[in-house]
Amino acid sequence: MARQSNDEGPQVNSRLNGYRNKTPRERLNLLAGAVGLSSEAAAVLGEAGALDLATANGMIENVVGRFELPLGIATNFTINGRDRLVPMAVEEPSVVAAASYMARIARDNGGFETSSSAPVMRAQVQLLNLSDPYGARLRLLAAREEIVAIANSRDEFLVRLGGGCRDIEVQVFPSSARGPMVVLHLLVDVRDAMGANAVNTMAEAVAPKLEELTGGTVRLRILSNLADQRLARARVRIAESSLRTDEFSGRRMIDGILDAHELAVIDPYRAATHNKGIMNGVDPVIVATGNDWRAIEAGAHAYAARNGRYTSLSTWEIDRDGCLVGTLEMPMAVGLVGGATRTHPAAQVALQILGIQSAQELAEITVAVGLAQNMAALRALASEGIQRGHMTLHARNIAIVAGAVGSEIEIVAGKLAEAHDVRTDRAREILREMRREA
Ligand SMILES: CC(C)(COP(=O)([O-])OP(=O)([O-])OC[C@H]1O[C@@H](n2cnc3c(N)ncnc32)[C@H](O)[C@@H]1OP(=O)([O-])[O-])[C@@H](O)C(=O)NCCC(=O)NCCSC(=O)C[C@@](C)(O)CC(=O)[O-]
Ligand SMILES: NC(=O)C1=CN([C@@H]2O[C@H](COP(=O)(O)OP(=O)(O)OC[C@H]3O[C@@H](n4cnc5c(N)ncnc54)[C@H](OP(=O)(O)O)[C@@H]3O)[C@@H](O)[C@H]2O)C=CC1
Repeated sequence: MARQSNDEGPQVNSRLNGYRNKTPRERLNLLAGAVGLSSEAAAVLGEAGALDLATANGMIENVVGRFELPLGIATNFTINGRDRLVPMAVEEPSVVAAASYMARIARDNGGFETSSSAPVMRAQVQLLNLSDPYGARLRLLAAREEIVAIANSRDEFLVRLGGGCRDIEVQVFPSSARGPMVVLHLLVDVRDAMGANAVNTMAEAVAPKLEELTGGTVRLRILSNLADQRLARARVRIAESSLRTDEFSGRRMIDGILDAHELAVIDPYRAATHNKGIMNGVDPVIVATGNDWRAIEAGAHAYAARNGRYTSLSTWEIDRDGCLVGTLEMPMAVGLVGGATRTHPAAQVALQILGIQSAQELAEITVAVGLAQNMAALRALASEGIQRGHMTLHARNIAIVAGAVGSEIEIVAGKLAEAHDVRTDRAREILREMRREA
């Protein structure tokens, strides 16, 4: 069932004034108060660290340690009339700031509107050695109910939750390099799971029946990451006046954004970067919630090329009132119940911060953040360029690389940004001078 989320839940004010100027500990305390985190949950994100070695050792193979990333909170988001604070795990400076900034502009314009399709994943079963592939297709379609029943018999729990295999599709590739091929798709509502394991189990379960029905040989039985039946959508509408700066009129800013978007529509070289900007917002939410970012990336880029040419995932247009309207629709195979989402303690806390009840809600919030991030990059590119805002924040990284520690980091970064000269050799010089003078 498609949905538009506006679920009831504890109300949060995502407009945290001056949040950027606090220390990490102060930010954590404010966050815990705002979303009602217990002291145990807050401690998971604090100094103690989230993942103990035993849990890590149970997650993947040949574990020797943990690899940590910064977790930031994007502020200002209003989605379907409800405020959200958004956890983002990411190594790149300016991403959290950019999302928060565009969410601030969006909230003054009513925020983001989102919706999503039902959480339907697709599994593929490949059949080879077929003399009559089109005949095989019709025999499979005629046995639809039996195939769906076999699939559902393997996951009665999912069926009880309201999910399960809904339908089949059959594709024919009459003359592949390996001979005629038939591929049967199982369309499975996976509810709050990402769903890989449920659909893979079903695909393996139906395979003997498919061989019996067609006389062919089954090879692959695996989900497709092109989750084009599991789409999440976000829309934002921004008044011209909200985009005005001291240097650029709102109309000039909108024109610049539309020009930038058009290049992403017509040119795959630009589309790749444009979509990377979208994934700057999407991936950090996916990582913070313990979801599979390779699956999300694969789905996003395959969807961007679904019409045979790689293009922009988002659209930007101007409506009859002169407002900028941005939309983003993309596959979003995320779960709340499986994979690392359940095993990683920080992922559990991230879900609490988001205050969500379903995988569809998570999908919608993630797409809203992707759209915000896209808008931030286009807004910067359409006006002053990306380097001023991004490099100012990247300056702290450069200061660390140059050897700054503690309070030196902010001082060196400040001097680099002030001089618009964010280079490691300059940072080393500044550091040397500072230490000589101290
Ligand atoms: C970076 C900004 C936001 C600065 O923009 P600014 O104008 O200097 O920001 P500001 O100081 O006026 O602050 C405005 C708001 O931004 C947020 N903000 C601002 N600074 C901070 C901070 N330090 N910490 C936390 N939040 C911050 C914060 O919400 C703040 O409002 P407040 O809540 O304070 O009233 C802006 O220049 C921007 O959005 N730039 C785009 C950055 C971006 O896209 N980064 C991604 C990396 S580049 C890339 O990988 C992709 C790309 C660009 O190639 C994609 C593409 O080509 O399409
Ligand atoms: N190509 C790809 O993208 C692939 C990805 N993966 C990996 O698969 C993992 C995700 O798979 P996933 O199947 O989601 O994870 P899990 O199998 O870990 O968890 C999903 C299971 O949770 C149970 N469950 C409990 N409550 C619910 C609910 N409300 N809705 C739905 N299911 C519920 C069901 O189990 P039950 O019915 O058994 O009780 C369901 O099958 C990720 O780690 C991913 O990296 C794996 C293979 C390929």
